[in-house]
Amino acid sequence: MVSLSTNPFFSLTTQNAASRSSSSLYSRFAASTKFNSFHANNKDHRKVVCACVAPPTNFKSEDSSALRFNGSSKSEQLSTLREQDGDSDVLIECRDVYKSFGEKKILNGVSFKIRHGEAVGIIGPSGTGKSTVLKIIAGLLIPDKGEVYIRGRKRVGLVSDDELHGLRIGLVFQSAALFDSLTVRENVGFLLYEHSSMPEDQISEVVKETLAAVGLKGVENRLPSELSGGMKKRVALARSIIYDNSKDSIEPEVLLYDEPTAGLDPIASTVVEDLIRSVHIKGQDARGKPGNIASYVVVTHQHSTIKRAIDRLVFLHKGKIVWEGMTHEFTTSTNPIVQQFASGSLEGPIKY
Ligand SMILES: Nc1ncnc2c1ncn2[C@@H]1O[C@H](COP(=O)(O)OP(=O)(O)OP(=O)(O)O)[C@@H](O)[C@H]1O
Repeated sequence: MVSLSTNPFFSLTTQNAASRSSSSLYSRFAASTKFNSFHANNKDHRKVVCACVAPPTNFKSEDSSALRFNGSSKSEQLSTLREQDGDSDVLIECRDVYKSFGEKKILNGVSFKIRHGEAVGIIGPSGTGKSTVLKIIAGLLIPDKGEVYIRGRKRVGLVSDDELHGLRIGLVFQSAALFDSLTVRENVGFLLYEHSSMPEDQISEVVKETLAAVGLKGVENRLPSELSGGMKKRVALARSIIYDNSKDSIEPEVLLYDEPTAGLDPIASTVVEDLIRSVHIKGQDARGKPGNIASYVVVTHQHSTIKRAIDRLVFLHKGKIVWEGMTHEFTTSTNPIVQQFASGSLEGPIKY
C-alpha cells in the first residue's frame, strides 16, 4: 500500500510555477505545505520529467529525499545509454531490483520491462511490494541494488527533461488526498493554471469536461473535504489525465496507477477502468480526443480492472516476479500461485 496520496501528474517546471503571480495556486499551495521546502531545495529550477507531486499531508521523509535527489547533478542521475537489441520499444525496465525497509526485505531481484503501447498490470498479494515498484519506477524511491532503465538509460533518482531520452511519468497514488485548501476546479486544473497560457474560462471548461468524463458534475466549487472517498478518487484521476492540447510538454507519456478502483462501487469502477483505457494512445480519451498515454501500469486487486483495463500482467510474490502473462491467461494459468490468487482460495502456496 502506498504511503503517499493521490497526486496530479506534475511535469514540473518550478521556474514557471514560481514566476506566476503571488496569488497563483502554486503559491497558495506551497505556502501551506512541505512542498515548499522541496522547491526551496531546487534552486536551479530544472524541469522534472519524471515527477510525482507529493501531497500536502503524509509526505514521508524517504519520499522527500527521493524527490530532493532530483536536485543532484545530472551526471549522477543518468549513466551511459545502454544498447539492447530488440528492445528499442522498451520504455521502462527494472533489472534485478532490490529494496528493503530496515530489516524488512521487500523486493528481492525484480526484473521486468514495459514496452511502448502496453497496458500492464502488477498484481500479487498484499504487502508484496507492488506500490514500492511503482515508486521506484517513478523515481520516488531508489533501489538498494539493481537498475531502472528509462528508454535505455540507467536512472538513479529522477530524470530531468533536458535529457533527450527522458520520459514523462505520471503517478496516480492509491489514496485520494487532494490539495485540501484548493477547490475541485483548482485541484483538477492545477497543471493548466500553473503551466499553460490557457485563459481561465477555458481551463474551467476543460476541467468541467474532464470531471464529466469521470462521472462528476457540479462539484467544481467544492473543497475535497466535501466529497466522498470515491468522488475524491475520481477527482484525482481527472487531475492526472487533464491536458492542454496546445502544449504537450506537460503531459505524461506513461501513467502509473496505484489501485485506481479500490473502494469504488462497481459502476464507478467501470467508469474509471474505461477512462484509463481511453487515455491510452490506442484509443480516444473521454473527451473524444486521441489518447496520448503511450503506456500505463496499474497496480490492482480488482478483477474487473484486470479484465477491463489491462492487457498484460506481472505477478509479484515474495519480492520477485513469479509469473508474467496476458490477461486472458490469468485464469487458465497452471502456476499454483496464480491459480490460488485467481480463485481466492485459502489453500495454496500463498500464506497469510
Ligand atoms: N516507506 C516505507 N517504510 C517502511 N516500510 C515500508 C515503506 N513503504 C512500504 N513499506 C512496507 O513494504 C511492504 C510493501 O509495501 P507496498 O505498499 O509496496 O505493498 P503492496 O504490494 O503495494 O501492498 P497492498 O497490495 O496491500 O497495497 C509493506 O510491508 C509495507 O509496510
